[in-house]
Amino acid sequence: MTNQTHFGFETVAEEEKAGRVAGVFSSVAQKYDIMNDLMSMGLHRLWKMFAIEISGVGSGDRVLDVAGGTGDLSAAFAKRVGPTGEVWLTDINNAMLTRGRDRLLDAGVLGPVAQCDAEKLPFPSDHFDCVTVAFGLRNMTHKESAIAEMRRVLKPGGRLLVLEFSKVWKPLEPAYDFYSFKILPWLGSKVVNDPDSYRYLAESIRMHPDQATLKSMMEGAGLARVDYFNLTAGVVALHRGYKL
Ligand SMILES: C[S@@+](CC[C@H](N)C(=O)[O-])C[C@H]1O[C@@H](n2cnc3c(N)ncnc32)[C@H](O)[C@@H]1O
Repeated sequence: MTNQTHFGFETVAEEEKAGRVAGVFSSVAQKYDIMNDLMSMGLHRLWKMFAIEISGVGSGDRVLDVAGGTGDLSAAFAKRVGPTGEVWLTDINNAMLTRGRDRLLDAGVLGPVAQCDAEKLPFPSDHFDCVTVAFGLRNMTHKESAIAEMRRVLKPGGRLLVLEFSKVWKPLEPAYDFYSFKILPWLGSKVVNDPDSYRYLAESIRMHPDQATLKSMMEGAGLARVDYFNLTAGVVALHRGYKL
């Protein structure tokens, strides 16, 4: 029997999910950044800045940006690691990655870019000081496999940072639901002419493991000292775990 998974609120065969997710990001790639600013009212920049501050990445480090999309984190990390470091921008989606590569070039950042699936990373074990995945894990079919892969490529002492939408503070739920299910698809229809992709965004956030569950998943994959920070009342959480 085929295994089932979620695509937003829909139940789909596991083999179908990656293709459906690819459809979403190929559709929104050109307007992805403007939509991010509009939807989050600029807050995604602060959430990403926080992740960079917490990362402990410094000069000469090797960083892997998984599901890096249009390259916000890669661009910031490239400045941190300097000419002796290395930052890989990776993503499974060609449209997002091409946009990311172009944005990095426009910002004067010359770094390696690779199209790859987080569940099968084409990198040696024990290689990176820091691996990050921002707003990507939610879209992956086998989240445990992806976390295990990200751990595998970390050096001992290296850390995995997962920045992702999470479970919002309970009193804010009604307002957040209204925003997610009414305003987001409306914005998506006006700016990208694609309300469905933004409906998927709202639904996929609701289906994603909450803070405590994701912490357990990271511990289950062998990461140690896992902790998390709630940002904007839990709209987003940053999880951090170490490979010992
Ligand atoms: C919401 S975007 C996030 C982009 C960027 N990290 C950011 O924070 O702006 C999610 C990205 O995850 C990528 N993605 C989804 N499934 C993936 C997988 N299995 N492996 C690698 N990337 C994946 C998508 O192609 C998309 O570019």
